[in-house]
Amino acid sequence: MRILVFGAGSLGTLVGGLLASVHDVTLVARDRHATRVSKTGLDIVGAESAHASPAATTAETGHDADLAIVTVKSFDTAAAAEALADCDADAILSLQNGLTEEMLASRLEAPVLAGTATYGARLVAPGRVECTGVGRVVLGALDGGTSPLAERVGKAFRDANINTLVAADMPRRRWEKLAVNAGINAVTALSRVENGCLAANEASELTHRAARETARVARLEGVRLPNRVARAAIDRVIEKTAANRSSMLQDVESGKRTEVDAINGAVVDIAAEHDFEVPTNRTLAALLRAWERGEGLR
Ligand SMILES: NC(=O)C1=CN([C@@H]2O[C@H](COP(=O)(O)OP(=O)(O)OC[C@H]3O[C@@H](n4cnc5c(N)ncnc54)[C@H](OP(=O)(O)O)[C@@H]3O)[C@@H](O)[C@H]2O)C=CC1
Ligand SMILES: CC(C)(CO)C(=O)C(=O)O
Repeated sequence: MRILVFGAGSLGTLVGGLLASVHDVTLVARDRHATRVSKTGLDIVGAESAHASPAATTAETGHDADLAIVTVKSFDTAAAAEALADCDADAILSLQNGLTEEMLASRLEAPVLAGTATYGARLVAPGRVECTGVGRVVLGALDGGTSPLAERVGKAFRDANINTLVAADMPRRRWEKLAVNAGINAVTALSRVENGCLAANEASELTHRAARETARVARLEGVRLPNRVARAAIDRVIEKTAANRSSMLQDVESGKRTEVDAINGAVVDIAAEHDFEVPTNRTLAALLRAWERGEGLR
């Protein structure tokens, strides 16, 4: 399969590098990372180094692909969609956090698949990515149901030894992941603690409230996500990723813009369409945005 990875930073470089062991992969990356991969190839270290392939190349977007995978941060999704309009891709797959697929679907002609990734990836140097945790990619039709296209893409991932599940219930899974991110990311970023601290920390009540609100908004959107399922998902992730510093905490610690708009901000915006109030998500979003607009960003 000819695969283009748009926004090859940490996650895109890992996934693209793994896919390159059996597919024709092009990474769309920036600056020194792009130059390094073009000149000397890609180095995967850490948990998935055995499957590493130096075969990925870098290029601009303007050429054909069977699949374009979007791995920019959520706030770069509009720019990604604009760039991908020049790429004649048969399918688009987002592996981003936050609800970004709708924007891609509204701006691109090709069918958009929904995806979530729980692999851990960190670009440690130009041309070198570390796999910090072997997780799973889950993908499927954006509106749910079975999809021959999703099956083909899932097989392409599995052929490259990536743990992959093709799911018929992506709407619920996306909202469940959103509930987890809305609860864990914002609270850990604001209180500067590892995920595991939320099990015992008094801030954990905030985490669960943000997740409960998100589940309620999911139901208003017609997606069946019971509160107890969201709560169990949060508890499971806190336990399994206890030592993690969430992606939002890492962004705050490095003075980088966070994905708050696509996570807590999205919950607030969609709730407003239903005249529903989500005070916990509103407060978390306001505090993170205040940090971003104030002294936070470098
Ligand atoms: N890293 C991880 O372990 C996981 C990440 N995710 C999600 O995946 C998404 C990506 O995360 P992550 O990989 O960590 O983020 P990164 O910032 O490492 O990667 C995004 C990359 O996209 C590049 N980029 C942005 N715009 C363009 C453009 N127009 N052309 C070319 N390159 C571009 C960025 O370059 P520049 O830095 O120059 O802006 C950056 O290198 C997020 O939504 C995140 O939440 C999900 C699960 C795990
Ligand atoms: C699941 C979790 C919370 C793991 O840290 C995550 O997705 C993130 O940090 O963005």
